[in-house]
Amino acid sequence: MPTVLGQNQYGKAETRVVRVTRDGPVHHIRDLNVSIALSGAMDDVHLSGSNARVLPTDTTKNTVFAFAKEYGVASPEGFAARLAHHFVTGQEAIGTARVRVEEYAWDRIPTPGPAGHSFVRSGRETRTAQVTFDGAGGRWQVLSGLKGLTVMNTTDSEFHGYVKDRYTTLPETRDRILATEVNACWRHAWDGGGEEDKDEWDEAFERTRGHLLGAFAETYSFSLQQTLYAMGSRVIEQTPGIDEIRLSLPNKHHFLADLAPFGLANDNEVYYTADRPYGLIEATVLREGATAAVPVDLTNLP
Ligand SMILES: O=c1[nH]c(=O)c2[nH]c(=O)[nH]c2[nH]1
Repeated sequence: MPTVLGQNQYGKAETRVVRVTRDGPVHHIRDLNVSIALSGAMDDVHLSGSNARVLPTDTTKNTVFAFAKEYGVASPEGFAARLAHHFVTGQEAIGTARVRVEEYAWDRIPTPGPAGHSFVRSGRETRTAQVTFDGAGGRWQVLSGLKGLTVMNTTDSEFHGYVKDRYTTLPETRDRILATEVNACWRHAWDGGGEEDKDEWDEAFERTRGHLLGAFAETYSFSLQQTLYAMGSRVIEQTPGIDEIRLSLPNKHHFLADLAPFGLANDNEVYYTADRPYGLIEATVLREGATAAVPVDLTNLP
């Protein structure tokens, strides 16, 4: 049976790079996990075994380290954009480069003297960025995001009025804990403009994170779906440069512990949590008129 080569891409995945910038005794760190995926005129390597157009994945890994030294890491998005631009403009065979970055956050450890060089990994939250540069069209796509941002409201959450069939056992509640782990990915309207180093990426990230947290905390919730929409629309409404955000919110259920066997009342004070199964609430929120482009399945993003 004849076969044909379909979509293909290659590059080094998960290059871990830690960049230390020394400002006298005060050090700064950026801790990244970088994955490169290159595509273009790569038929030969698959079909004939000729490597004449193949920039080794090893080289793409080396480039990550070299760029960290030469240009520093102003932001995950800026670093990814610089790499994507480099591969597409530097290699004739490469038409498109997609660079994914995970960033792990570190806080300073307070010390009696001036805080300088001691850090502690903060939380389980991971910042994400994905930059794709299509050389033929000169088109950029910049996605920013986060995963593992765990939040909880201990009241202002109800869930009732839902469909009941013969298998429904869930009791209605007028006051429950609402907890989730925010996984989000948002798309910037950015056309490149040679601003790979644009350091506003960090500020934009913090603002968006703040909107997500603010909307979660301030929404009186009748479902996690409603909270999700409030979070997404707050980001879109407050940020002219973001037209689309996708949210994936596992419902981290908290159940009231049964204290009746001990003769104790449980007035919404003692809960147990179960990590699985969990409700998984997912949706994209768009500016009116915008076209959806953020992948529906965020689990495969960095
Ligand atoms: O916020 C919720 N949305 C649901 O769709 C749902 N389903 C469920 O069992 N609990 C909840 N909670």
